[in-house]
Amino acid sequence: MIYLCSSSESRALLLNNFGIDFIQKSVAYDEEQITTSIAKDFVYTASKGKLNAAIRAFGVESPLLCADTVIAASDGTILRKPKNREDARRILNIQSGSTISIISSAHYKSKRLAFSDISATHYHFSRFEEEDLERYLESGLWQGKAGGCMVEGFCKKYIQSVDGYESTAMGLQVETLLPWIKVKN
Ligand SMILES: Nc1nc2c(ncn2[C@H]2C[C@H](O)[C@@H](COP(=O)(O)OP(=O)(O)OP(=O)(O)O)O2)c(=O)[nH]1
Repeated sequence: MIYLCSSSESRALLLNNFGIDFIQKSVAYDEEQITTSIAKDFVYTASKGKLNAAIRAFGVESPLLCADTVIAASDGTILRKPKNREDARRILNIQSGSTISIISSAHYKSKRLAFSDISATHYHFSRFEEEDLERYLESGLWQGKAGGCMVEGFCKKYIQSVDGYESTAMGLQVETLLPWIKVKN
């Protein structure tokens, strides 16, 4: 039984959808200490930091799985979880009518195995309709999501092109992790 060391509902949903048994535990890691402005470096550093915190908290008797996800806007700007509705409107308008990359870094550690992966899914969105965006902001579903983005929800109808797994965009590249998670310890 693996420990999903994450408070993410999206990651729990993904593991459930793939039929993976897990126990969900959250770990304390302050992403504000990360100084890089490179999205791939940010997610790697954050997920590695979460793994180190999980090892300190739980040991490796049970396999540990940690992850981090951010959006890289078309100019490379890192888009994280919105602070409030106004921030969500600002961040989502950056993504409207543009190409973004949703990058997820995952670390898996058991007694005998250690596996890390950084994956990205690239989307081109048409422009978000203003009324639709306001309804989405009203719903609050953007909360707790990198870039306020919901590729399986609000953003779905605006996807003009996609390259990569939807799971990666939702926070955990399960297809890549599956072979490792299935290996006994
Ligand atoms: N359902 C859904 N969730 C998304 C999407 N894009 C990003 N997310 C979620 C996955 C993560 O829960 C969150 C990114 O924030 P973090 O990587 O910092 O994880 P979070 O703070 O949720 O949990 P953790 O730090 O692991 O305890 O955004 C999406 O398109 N759909």
